[in-house]
Amino acid sequence: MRQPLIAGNWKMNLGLKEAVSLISELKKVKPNKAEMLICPPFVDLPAASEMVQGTHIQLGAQNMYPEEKGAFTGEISPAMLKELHCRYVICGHSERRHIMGESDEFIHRKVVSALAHGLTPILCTGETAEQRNEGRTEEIIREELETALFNIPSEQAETIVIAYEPIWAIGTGVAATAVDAQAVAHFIRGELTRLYGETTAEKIRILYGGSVKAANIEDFMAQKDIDGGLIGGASLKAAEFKEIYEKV
Ligand SMILES: O=C[C@H](O)COP(=O)(O)O
Repeated sequence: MRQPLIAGNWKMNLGLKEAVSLISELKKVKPNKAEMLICPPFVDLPAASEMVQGTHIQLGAQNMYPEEKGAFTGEISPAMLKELHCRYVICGHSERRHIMGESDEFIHRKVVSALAHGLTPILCTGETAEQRNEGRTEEIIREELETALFNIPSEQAETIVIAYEPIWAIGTGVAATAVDAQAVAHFIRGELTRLYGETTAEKIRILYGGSVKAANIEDFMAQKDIDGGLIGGASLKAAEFKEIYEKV
C-alpha cells in the first residue's frame, strides 16, 4: 500500500518571516493517512527544521549539489540537508532543467548522491507543450527515467518518488485532466516495471504536479497510479494547502 504524499514546492517564494507564519498554520492541521511535505527555499530550512520536529510535517529541499563538500560556490550538499533533518530532495524539476540547463546525466548524479546520503529523491519528469503536440510524451519520459535511474538497484529505487509534471501545466492554472495524468502515470509505472519488475514498481509513489489545487486534487487522487501531488502555487497559502491535504 503506497502512502499518499502531498508535497509543497515553495520554489523561490516566502522569506523567513513568511515561512514561519505558514508553517505555524500547517502545524495546526490534523494529521491523516497522507504524508505532508514542505520544500522551502534553503534559507528557510534551519527555522523550518526546528519548527517541524516531532510534527506530522516532513521537510525537503528543492535541490542539492551531488558532492560531499568543496569548491562549489553557491551550492548545498546532501550532508547539509541531512543535518537539517531533510528527508526528501527534489531532483530534476523542469525549472532547473530548462532555466538552469540541468541535464539528465547531472540529475542522475543527484539521485545517486541523494540515495547514498539517505535522502529520498523526488525525481521530476514531464514534457513540454511542443513535445506533447508532437506525440513525444512517452519518449521524453522514458529517456528521463532511464538516464536518471541508470544502475540504481531496486532496493533503492523502491524508495524513490517520481513526479509527473507536464511543463505546460506548471503555474498556468491549466492542469492536465485526471484521465490524461493517469495515462502518463500508468506509462511511468509500466516503465518502472520494465526496469525493476512489478513488485518494486508497485511500491514506487508517483505524484502529479501542475496547477494542482483544492478544487482538483480529488480527481487526481482517484486515479489508480497517482499517489499524491507536487504542488507549487497552491502550497504557499495555508488554507489552500490544508484543504488539499484534507481531501486526500
Ligand atoms: O513543483 C511544483 C510544480 O512545478 C507545480 O507548480 P504549480 O502547482 O504552481 O503549477
